[in-house]
Amino acid sequence: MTTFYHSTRSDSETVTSKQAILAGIAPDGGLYVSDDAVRNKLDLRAVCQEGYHQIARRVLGTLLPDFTEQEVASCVEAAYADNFDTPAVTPLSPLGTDWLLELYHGPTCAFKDVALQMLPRLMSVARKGEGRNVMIVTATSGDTGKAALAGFAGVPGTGVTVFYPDGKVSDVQHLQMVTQTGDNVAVCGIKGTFDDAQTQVKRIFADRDLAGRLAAQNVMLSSANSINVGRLVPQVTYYFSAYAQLVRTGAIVIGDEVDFCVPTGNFGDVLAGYYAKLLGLPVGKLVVASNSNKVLTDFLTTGTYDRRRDFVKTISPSMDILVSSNLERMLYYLTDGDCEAVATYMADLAQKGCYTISKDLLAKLRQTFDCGFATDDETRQTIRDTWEKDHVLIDTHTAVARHVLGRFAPEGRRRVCLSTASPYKFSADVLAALGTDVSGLDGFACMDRLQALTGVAAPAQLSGLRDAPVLHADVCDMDGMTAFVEGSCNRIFA
Ligand SMILES: N[C@@H](CCOP(=O)(O)O)C(=O)O
Repeated sequence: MTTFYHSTRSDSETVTSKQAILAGIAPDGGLYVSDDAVRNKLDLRAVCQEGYHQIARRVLGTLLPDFTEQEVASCVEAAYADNFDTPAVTPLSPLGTDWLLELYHGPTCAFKDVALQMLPRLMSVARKGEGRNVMIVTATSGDTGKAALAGFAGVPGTGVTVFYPDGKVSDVQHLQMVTQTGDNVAVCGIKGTFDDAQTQVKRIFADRDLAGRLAAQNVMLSSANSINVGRLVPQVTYYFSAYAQLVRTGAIVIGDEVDFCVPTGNFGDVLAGYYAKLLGLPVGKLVVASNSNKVLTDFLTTGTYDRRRDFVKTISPSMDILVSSNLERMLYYLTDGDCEAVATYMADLAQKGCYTISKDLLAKLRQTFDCGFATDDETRQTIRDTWEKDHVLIDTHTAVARHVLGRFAPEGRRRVCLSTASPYKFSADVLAALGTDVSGLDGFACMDRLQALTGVAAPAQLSGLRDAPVLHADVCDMDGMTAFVEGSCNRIFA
């Protein structure tokens, strides 16, 4: 049976999951969702006996059912081969009375690798028979950009253009992107925030004139952000894998509910947890952890989503986001598929900067979601406490989650904190949190000191950046982004 996807804002036009992945975003600006795929339940008993590859095959086979079993299997084998430094892909380790889900074992040391080692493979399968080249246009607040570049570099028939907010990502994140090699890659800083970049990228997808000009060159656009369903679905796997690992360690028995605390800005990672719950994973609470850009905490507390506030530059830059794109998908499920309501919320957000859901909907949302935020000082304190008490070195985003989780009583359930990046991506802030004066130290000096202080090895792909030449120096303002994309298409697909 073919399962169809449609826009969150209208269900009048349906596409297959392959078409949804190729398009990235629906033509009306909505995000692709499926009604029937998420009604399936995975066989939890079987999952709990399986390794990562097998679980990934189940999840992808269920949510992307127009991919054949063979297509899914070959994508999984290639995506999770020796490019992750552990066969577990996303291992689970104890942290005090809770658990840490280590999502940073891929080539760019962030959780984005789990999906962005997969998406290029899914895209290549979806492209068969398509004929056109695909330019992947991506906005990043720090981690997605490098993971997209690493995933798509050298993939035939594709190019990748990444926009990052200049001066608002960590030194290591910046270097990871601007040193990227490959003939099909383009990287550009923008004068603005991640939200500016994401908004303009969405406008680029909606630009019919541009689409026409690119079509004449045999090029179409797609996305590597979590607005693309092909980015979201692979992330569902690690929730099931975490659960299976808890069962195997004897921490839970099959059927016990588990809470997950997720540091998130764009709401994609935590939405993947919600998908896991829909597919039958016994999830207690999904705790949404924010930094001082606490637009999600406020929404989940009051029912009003209000982006009209000052942007705060924090030490957890990947979460410096005020417009959480994937919340749109959650609104769709929350309203039992009321596309008109979702379209109205999104129109209000675009035009007025805010929208409010009813008390009943908020209460329904709170049955699954809890929330909280951490200031930079609280984040630093958590990094320090976690190192001193548990001897575990965590990055600034993981620390936000751990701080938030620490505010809740366990309620008898096991709790998993998602650890989304290597601490070495944020060496200066992590080192400072441990009490070292970092003034006058560059990023690599901080990396060396952090390694000497803790004995935790820096990943070679990060320490090796010190010798890598800078290959991308472009910076533009929002108005220059369309021309940059077009120029990249001309260069890459000439
Ligand atoms: N936190 C992200 C921002 C983009 O979000 P995504 O969910 O679309 O990947 C980043 O680090 O770039």
